[in-house]
Amino acid sequence: MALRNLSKLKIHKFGIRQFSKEANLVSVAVNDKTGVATLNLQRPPVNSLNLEILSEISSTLTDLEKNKTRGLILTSKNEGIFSAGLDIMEMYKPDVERMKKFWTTLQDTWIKLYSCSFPSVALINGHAPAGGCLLALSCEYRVMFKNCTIGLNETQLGIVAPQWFISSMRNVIGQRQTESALTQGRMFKTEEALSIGMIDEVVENNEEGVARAAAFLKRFERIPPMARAMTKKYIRKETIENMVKNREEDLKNFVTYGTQPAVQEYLGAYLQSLKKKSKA
Ligand SMILES: CCCCC/C=C\C/C=C\C/C=C/C(=O)SCCNC(=O)CCNC(=O)[C@H](O)C(C)(C)COP(=O)(O)OP(=O)(O)OC[C@H]1O[C@@H](n2cnc3c(N)ncnc32)[C@H](O)[C@@H]1OP(=O)(O)O
Repeated sequence: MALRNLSKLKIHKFGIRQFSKEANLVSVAVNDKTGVATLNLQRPPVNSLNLEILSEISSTLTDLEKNKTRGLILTSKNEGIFSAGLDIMEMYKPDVERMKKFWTTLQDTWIKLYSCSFPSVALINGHAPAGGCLLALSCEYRVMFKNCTIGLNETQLGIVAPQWFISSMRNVIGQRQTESALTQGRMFKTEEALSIGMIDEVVENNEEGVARAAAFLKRFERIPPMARAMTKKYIRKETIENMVKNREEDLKNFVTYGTQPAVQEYLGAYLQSLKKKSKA
């Protein structure tokens, strides 16, 4: 595995363009033999998704696409937490201009991840609430550690998961399960998530997780990449087009809804409860 600076390295090996990247809030390592890139989220303490980490994920996905990566494993450097979801500080008492940039960058990141041409696996090595769950659902396959939780818990915070969050879940577990899960803001334990098909495999540790993720990606070794990518594109087309068509309205909704006093109150109370918990 190479972990180097993308701007410094672009070589051809085994007929695959190899590259790797090191940045602040994410790091990328590319396996020289397989061409598979591992993208690590590394924003302590809980990989909450603020504007800066989203920008890095987004630009990394652009680089991976350009460099014709053969597959992606999306995971966390912080074992125990895959991602705590959107950084609530981006939504609580926000600066509206930054809030807009934040949401636009989240939209870009989702579009790139959801529509990437290469196969993608989330190695969910910790809890994955809300935005963390969204990232995992956007991948094609999910491998998860035992004793973790995953779900779109927005309603518990007094906020509403946007349509494209909902579609991302519906496309994995179906309408009925999604309605039930989202109206309750339900977080699923690993075994529960497996039983409803939200995740595909359960693993004991990182080594096993990497092996299972690699095994999934290996399934495509003999499938012509173009045929694979076009098929994925057709299957995901409607979901992506709906989001792209409505992204301006989605941004407007986020700002209008997110800045309402009642929503701010919910977010403030939720933040307090998180802080109290971490001090207890
Ligand atoms: C029709 C209208 C449509 C418009 C749409 C409008 C609004 C919707 C918009 C967006 C959807 C929202 C998506 C989201 O992702 S919201 C975020 C949801 N995330 C959560 O609920 C997770 C909260 N966190 C946890 O449950 C736990 O922290 C954890 C991830 C399980 C980890 O637990 P652990 O015990 O390991 O850590 P701590 O709880 O002690 O946390 C450490 C530290 O981090 C702070 N923190 C945790 N999560 C977040 C977060 N998401 N954002 C910001 N900060 C977070 C926590 O407060 C602690 O801070 P401290 O200062 O006390 O150290």
